[in-house]
Amino acid sequence: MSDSLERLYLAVLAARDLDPATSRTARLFQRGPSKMAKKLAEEAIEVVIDAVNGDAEAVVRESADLLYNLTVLWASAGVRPEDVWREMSRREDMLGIAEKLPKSSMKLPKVASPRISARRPIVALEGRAARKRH
Ligand SMILES: N=c1c2ncn([C@@H]3O[C@H](COP(=O)(O)OP(=O)(O)OP(=O)(O)O)[C@@H](O)[C@H]3O)c2ncn1[C@@H]1O[C@H](COP(=O)(O)O)[C@@H](O)[C@H]1O
Repeated sequence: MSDSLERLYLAVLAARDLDPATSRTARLFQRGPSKMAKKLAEEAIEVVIDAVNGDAEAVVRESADLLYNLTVLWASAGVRPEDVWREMSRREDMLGIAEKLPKSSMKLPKVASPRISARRPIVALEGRAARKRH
């Protein structure tokens, strides 16, 4: 999975300076992080709705859209996939240690990337006129 996300991330970086008239990715970069965040949140909500409705095929499709929009936001925020993998490995290591300890002593120290600000504005979701057809 990490391989395909890394390929997608590189494709997003490569598309960022293309013509916004022909590239969705370039268009998102032109519109900025707020638009990207809205797109990501919309896709997340679609995944949630499809999962609650028990539509596994739609969950798969919307998850692919969600991951695409996530990589766009990572690229915009200066976050690289390996930054995320490192944090995941750190948690895995911590939990590996924690499994050997009593539950009460299991605590994950919070590590925030220095490039990510602690407080983020809350963005309003755009209304979606119609559900997408794939
Ligand atoms: N992996 C993706 C990818 N996954 C999903 N999507 C698009 O994102 C859409 C979902 O987002 P939206 O909800 O915004 O789509 P929408 O409702 O149809 O319409 P819009 O309002 O955005 O036009 C999907 O329907 C896809 O068209 C993607 N668009 C681009 N990529 C890859 O990104 C790279 C750059 O592509 P361009 O952006 O076309 O240059 C290429 O490698 C592409 O394969």
